[in-house]
Amino acid sequence: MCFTERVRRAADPIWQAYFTHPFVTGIGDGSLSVEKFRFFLLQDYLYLYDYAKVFALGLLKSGIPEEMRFFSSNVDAVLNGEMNTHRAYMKRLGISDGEAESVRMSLANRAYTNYMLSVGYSGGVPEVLAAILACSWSYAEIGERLAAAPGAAAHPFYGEWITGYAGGEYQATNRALIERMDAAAAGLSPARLDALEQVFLDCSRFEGQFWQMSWEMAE
Ligand SMILES: Cc1ncc(CN)c(N)n1
Repeated sequence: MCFTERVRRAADPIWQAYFTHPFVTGIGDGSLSVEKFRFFLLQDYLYLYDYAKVFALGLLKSGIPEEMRFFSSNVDAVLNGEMNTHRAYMKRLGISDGEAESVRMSLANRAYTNYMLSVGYSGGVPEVLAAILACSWSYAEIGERLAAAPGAAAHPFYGEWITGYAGGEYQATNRALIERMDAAAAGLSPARLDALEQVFLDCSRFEGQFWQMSWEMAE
């Protein structure tokens, strides 16, 4: 079993709770209030700036030119790809860039991003990848599942969010990350693999907390 299969399996009970979380199902059936989505969007916008920095730490820690380009293109994919969807929603909701950037990061959001950044600062390329993976992969699965429900991707408000994560570009970027994680894990000691699995599980739990925080609009 490859490393990503192993950790995905270990995290499955945590991930199953995403798929039935009222925030996620509410995006899927269109019942989520715009007020809750707005809260999530603004917190996620701040989250993504730090998430991009974790990729940048991968670039910093790597000495392999091809790997450095991989991390660099992911920084770009977050700042100028995924965040474009956020900016499009901000426009629809009448939120300016300045307004979004002056929002205070919630406690759960800060705990999650500080954790990822600290793993990235103290570890090497495998740790950076393990810290990023649950984030990227769980949204790829959520996007795919939501898009499979009839009419969900065509919803006038939430459709754009669903198609962003279910779309070919996001899915391909995520698959490349999974492959990169498996390549980085190959040949590592059992103790280091166990520690990487723990990072993946911790981030999976933080993902669950992020959905709950958004549902409760907890600052
Ligand atoms: C909290 C969170 N986790 C994951 C993703 C998907 N990159 C996101 N935008 N936000």
